[in-house]
Amino acid sequence: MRALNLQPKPIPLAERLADLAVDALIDEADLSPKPALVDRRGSGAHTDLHLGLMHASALSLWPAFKEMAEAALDCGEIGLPLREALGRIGREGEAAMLVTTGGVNTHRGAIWALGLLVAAAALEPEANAAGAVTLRAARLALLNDRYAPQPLSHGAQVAQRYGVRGAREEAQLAFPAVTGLGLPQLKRSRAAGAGEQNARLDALLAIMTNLADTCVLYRAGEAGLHAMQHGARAVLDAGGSASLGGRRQLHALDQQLIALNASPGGAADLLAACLFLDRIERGDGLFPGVC
Ligand SMILES: CC(C)(COP(=O)(O)OP(=O)(O)OC[C@H]1O[C@@H](n2cnc3c(N)ncnc32)[C@H](O[C@H]2O[C@H](COP(=O)(O)OP(=O)(O)OP(=O)(O)O)[C@@H](O)[C@H]2O)[C@@H]1O)[C@@H](O)C(=O)NCCC(=O)NCCS
Ligand SMILES: Nc1ncnc2[nH]cnc12
Repeated sequence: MRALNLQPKPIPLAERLADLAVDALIDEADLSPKPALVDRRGSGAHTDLHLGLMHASALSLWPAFKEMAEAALDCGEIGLPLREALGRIGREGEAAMLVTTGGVNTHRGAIWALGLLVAAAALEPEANAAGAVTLRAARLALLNDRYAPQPLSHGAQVAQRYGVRGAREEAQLAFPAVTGLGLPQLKRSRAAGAGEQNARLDALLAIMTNLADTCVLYRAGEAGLHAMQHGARAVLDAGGSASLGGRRQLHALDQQLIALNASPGGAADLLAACLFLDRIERGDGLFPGVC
């Protein structure tokens, strides 16, 4: 009689990376209370979004993230073939998202940021420091996808109008809002004894202090961006989201951004990127049993 093999089947790397990307999106959506964003309390500044839709959207992107990681493993190097494969898979992922959400743009920026990071992580899984992964992602983002359509997106419109850097440039610069603001704040707040949810809220606020969030600019102009950046700074200066003073400032920021219709969707996407990189850096479930 043969002994039963009870060893768990190894999970392919591409699937594990897709799991981590979707987990990061769901963790971001669930995190509460986020200023003017969809969370467990409600829809923030949005009339067309809710938490169930954010979850469904995140889950619909799993096949795209898996395919992006597989493309990176197949190509094995940074170059135009991989960049154009990612563009094609990203556009298909956007289409799947829009079918799931009935046409609402829930995660366009997240597909871009996490797609590049998933591919960058798959290229060299052992070189998993956030700085190394974001540099590889930046090298991919700098390549010009010849098949990318050039629609006059919201981001392109406000970039023209206000001369700011949007999602494309954030990636091309190796995600400074994540590696220079979000991740260091996440670690600082954890080290100071904040609970995980407060540390994540602080990371989001740190990103908001300096990001040119094109969603906010499109919906609420420069006044909205100013309110977002200064309000986020005020929460952190008052002691962060775990302190009573910070909590009061956070409530005021939430009210102010909702009144301005200013939803920081770009900052939310970058928080998801931050949570993904944090898990990758810690090797969280990535290597054991992965083939
Ligand atoms: C290169 C692309 C990122 C396109 O960029 P572009 O700026 O031209 O296009 P947008 O359509 O505006 O999308 C950019 C999204 O990125 C997020 N974002 C905003 N600011 C920043 C920033 N400074 N840094 C990083 N990320 C940022 C943001 O996404 C979130 O907001 C979305 C909702 O936005 P919007 O549609 O404007 O929503 P509303 O104002 O609510 O619209 P209405 O309801 O009023 O109509 C939400 O999805 C969040 O995700 C920006 O929206 C890239 O997308 C691209 O080229 N894609 C093509 C495929 C490809 O190559 N993929 C590569 C795969 S790796
Ligand atoms: N939680 C959220 N609320 C609104 N827009 C978003 N885009 C990405 N995450 C979001």
